[in-house]
Amino acid sequence: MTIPSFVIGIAGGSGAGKTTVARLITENVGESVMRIPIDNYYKDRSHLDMAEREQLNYDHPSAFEWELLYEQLSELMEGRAVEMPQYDFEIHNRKPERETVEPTDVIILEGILALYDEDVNEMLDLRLYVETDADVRILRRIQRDAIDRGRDLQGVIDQYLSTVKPMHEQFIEPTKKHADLIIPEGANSVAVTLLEEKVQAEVEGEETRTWERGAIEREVQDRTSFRGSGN
Ligand SMILES: Nc1ncnc2c1ncn2[C@@H]1O[C@H](COP(=O)(O)OP(=O)(O)O)[C@@H](O)[C@H]1O
Ligand SMILES: Nc1ccn([C@@H]2O[C@H](COP(=O)(O)O)[C@@H](O)[C@H]2O)c(=O)n1
Repeated sequence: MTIPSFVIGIAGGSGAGKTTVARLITENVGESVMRIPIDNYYKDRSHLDMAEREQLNYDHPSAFEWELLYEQLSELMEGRAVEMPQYDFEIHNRKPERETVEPTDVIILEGILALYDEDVNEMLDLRLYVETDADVRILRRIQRDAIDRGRDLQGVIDQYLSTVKPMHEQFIEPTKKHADLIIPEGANSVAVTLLEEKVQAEVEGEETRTWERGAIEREVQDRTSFRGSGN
């Protein structure tokens, strides 16, 4: 039975680069790490038709089923498998089937509001916030939603202005204060390398659960100031 030893939360605005950071820091550790997208915990909307679902606010905390996320995280932390919901962005609803997920050494919880819920926050050993300018994020979102997902461009713009942007300012950006480490644009290779090393060490059993909050932040500062000093 695996009891997870390290849980990382990665928050940040839509298109900030959360998934990219999660992928980069776990690339070399195989199946010992599991990524949990918070999107999987969007509420079940089967009672609504497609037109109604299209109109929902998906950036407000009330769009998520926090109790289920907390319950399933707790189960995983105790070494038990869970039946995790799966989300389908095409139909704006959960898929009918769930996926059996076994606990792994390291868990990464990733999503716009990964640092929002107090109970969930307490379960995290390391809290990251990926910070990227709004103009870059909307361009990435247009690319993904209008071009890759085939959504109507005007709809993408309307959704951004009516819910994505205001909810970001009201709920997502303020969670930055809970972060141990803020990663600018996810492109911070110093932070990514350090986090990769940390995840690798957890997986190889070199670390204990005596994680000292702020340790990575200090090391990023040390490594960055060393580079900046011109030595
Ligand atoms: N540091 C970066 N530099 C350039 N492009 C990036 C960077 N991080 C992410 N991207 C790109 O931006 C898009 C959104 O990234 P993603 O990680 O899916 O964001 P999020 O999970 O926060 O919505 C993807 O196409 C990804 O390849
Ligand atoms: N049916 C849905 C559900 C969510 N969204 C948007 O997804 C964004 C979160 O995912 P990221 O990978 O971009 O972080 C969020 O901003 C929702 O608006 C959606 O468009 N449709």
